[in-house]
Amino acid sequence: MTTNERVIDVTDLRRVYGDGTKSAYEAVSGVSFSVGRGELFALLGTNGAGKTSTVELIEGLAAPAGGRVRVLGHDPYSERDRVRPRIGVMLQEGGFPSELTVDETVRMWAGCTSGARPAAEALELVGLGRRREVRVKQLSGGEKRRLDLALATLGRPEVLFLDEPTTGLDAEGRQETWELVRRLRADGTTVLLTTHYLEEAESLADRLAIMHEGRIAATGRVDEVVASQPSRITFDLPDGYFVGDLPPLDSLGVTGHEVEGRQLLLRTDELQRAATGLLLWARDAGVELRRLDVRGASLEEAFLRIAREAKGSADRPESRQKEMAR
Ligand SMILES: Nc1ncnc2c1ncn2[C@@H]1O[C@H](COP(=O)(O)OP(=O)(O)OP(=O)(O)O)[C@@H](O)[C@H]1O
Repeated sequence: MTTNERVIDVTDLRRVYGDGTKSAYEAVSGVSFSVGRGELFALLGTNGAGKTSTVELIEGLAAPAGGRVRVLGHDPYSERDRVRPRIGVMLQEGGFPSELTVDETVRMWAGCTSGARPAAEALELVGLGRRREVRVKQLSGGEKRRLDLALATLGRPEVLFLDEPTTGLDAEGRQETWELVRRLRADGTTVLLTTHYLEEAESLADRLAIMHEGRIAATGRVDEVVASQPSRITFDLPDGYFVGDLPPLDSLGVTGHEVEGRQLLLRTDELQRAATGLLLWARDAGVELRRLDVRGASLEEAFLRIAREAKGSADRPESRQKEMAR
């Protein structure tokens, strides 16, 4: 259940790496978003987009170079003691002592966690109840991720940070983890998820943001972000035909096209009109459109467009190196 309470509130956040005297690198350049209580917000992005740099600021692991972060109404860096007991963090690499058993690991962690669940309950929650006596080094990669999750949720956190929670899991393990995250969310836990899997964000997130070059390139509910993208039609141009032989593309409602070899890609915001016009033309011309693929806008398309633009801007000479000495 979500409320209007802003459990995470980030305004114009900036993070700069470097010593401040020479040229420094701005990894986060004015990021703003908020997450309501009980909401699951996913942060997506190309490699190096600044997701981890942003999340670390929200977790209070570093002070921002600019902007403001509030978690549960407090500054997570300067008021760490007030925030830390109420949040759970699942890191990418748990790094537990490998000789300890699963049960010993959880109990050791519980010793440093206020209001911890009983170890047995924490392990049941993540489906590791039967692996309690196994040494950590004997766990599979997927089981280790579940142990990470058990530790992150041990203190019944109000806010849970999940960094790539299903990396290395097989399809079944991923589904199980999603189920668990849904259950935690249903119990009112607010979740900030970073992930490379678009399907994961699509399946779990109430809202999401796609980061690119330290900024938010697109944000909103999944359906809103998808709706901002064009649909696509691809097919092979029949032998002897060229793009100019088709009906005028703007008369089909096509807003852009690309040709690669014999394959033509059309982008449109009016999928039915474009597909109908194209198929009627093919019928009248008596040709077959081989490898025809008609698909509505998707989160993947939104993400790929941003990645394409990222590649385009990387090829341009300007960079994010900022002269800090100025
Ligand atoms: N300690 C650091 N010192 C200097 N630059 C850093 C440091 N940590 C990260 N960066 C740079 O900041 C940028 C953002 O990195 P960050 O790890 O936040 O991205 P990300 O979106 O989490 O990437 P990925 O998906 O690849 O994990 C990258 O260009 C990275 O090289």
